[in-house]
Amino acid sequence: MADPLPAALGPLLKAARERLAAAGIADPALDSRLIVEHFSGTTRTQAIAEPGQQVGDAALPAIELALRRRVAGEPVHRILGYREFYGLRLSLSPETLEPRPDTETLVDAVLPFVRTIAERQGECRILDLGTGTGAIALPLLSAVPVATATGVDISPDALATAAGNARNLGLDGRFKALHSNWFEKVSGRYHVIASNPPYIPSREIGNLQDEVRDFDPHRALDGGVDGLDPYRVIVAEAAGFLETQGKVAVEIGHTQKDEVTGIFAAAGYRLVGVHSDLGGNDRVLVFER
Ligand SMILES: C[S@@+](CC[C@H](N)C(=O)[O-])C[C@H]1O[C@@H](n2cnc3c(N)ncnc32)[C@H](O)[C@@H]1O
Repeated sequence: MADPLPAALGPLLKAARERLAAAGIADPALDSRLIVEHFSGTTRTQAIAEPGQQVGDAALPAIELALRRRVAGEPVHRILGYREFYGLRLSLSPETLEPRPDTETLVDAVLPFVRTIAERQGECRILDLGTGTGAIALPLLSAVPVATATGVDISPDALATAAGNARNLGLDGRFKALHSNWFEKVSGRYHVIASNPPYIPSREIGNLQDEVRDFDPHRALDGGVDGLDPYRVIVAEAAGFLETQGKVAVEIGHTQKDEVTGIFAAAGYRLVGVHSDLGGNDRVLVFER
């Protein structure tokens, strides 16, 4: 049985950090700080300036429960219920992937093109296939005020979360959440078709890190036998929805560049951009027809 948590902010942070460190959590300092700040409504500055400040009565049991969930292996952002992505706070739900920094590479890769189209044409239409939390579409809309986006997902829960995120960010007037199996219900033409599709080969799902395998929805991960099924579907249909000189940008697994390029090349697409993630892996490919 763990010792009761102290109510003063400084000692509370220390006790929380020690609890997570003792359980072998990879980044106990960060996770304990996120948990304590979130559930006590305090800030880092307060912890430094007023370490003796007492947290509210409701905070301690909430922090205790959150620490237990973290010790049991639940990712810290699932416990908080949100994650910062490209400077935006995105709520998570059971059927959304927790957006990863790797995917910020995709936003960076298409943002200059979205800006150029918006400046030239006064609009830019974006199709985000497999939108999840809205992680690709919403930062683009936030950065480019005349852009509009349709976020497609097969999961109604994910779509409700994406729509809620758009609302919270004041972007709902330019974001449409569309329930569709890839292009099935999509209409119109888009300057950018972007996707971070599921790309893990089915047989590798069981070998993923516990935090991914046990808490990210498998529908967001499983790309079929070789992990490439969604790219085949996207490439087979994208041309019918792409504006002339539009771009298709996809996130890939770090070993998939040649295979995905081959799939697009066979359908008449040219590779016009390869973007690396922060770890130096090939992470995003951009194609034109
Ligand atoms: C890897 S997640 C990406 C989520 C989000 N775009 C991100 O980058 O964080 C893939 C998404 O594709 C969705 N998805 C899977 N199969 C789909 C299908 N057949 N049609 C539409 N969306 C699908 C999943 O529900 C999931 O939200």
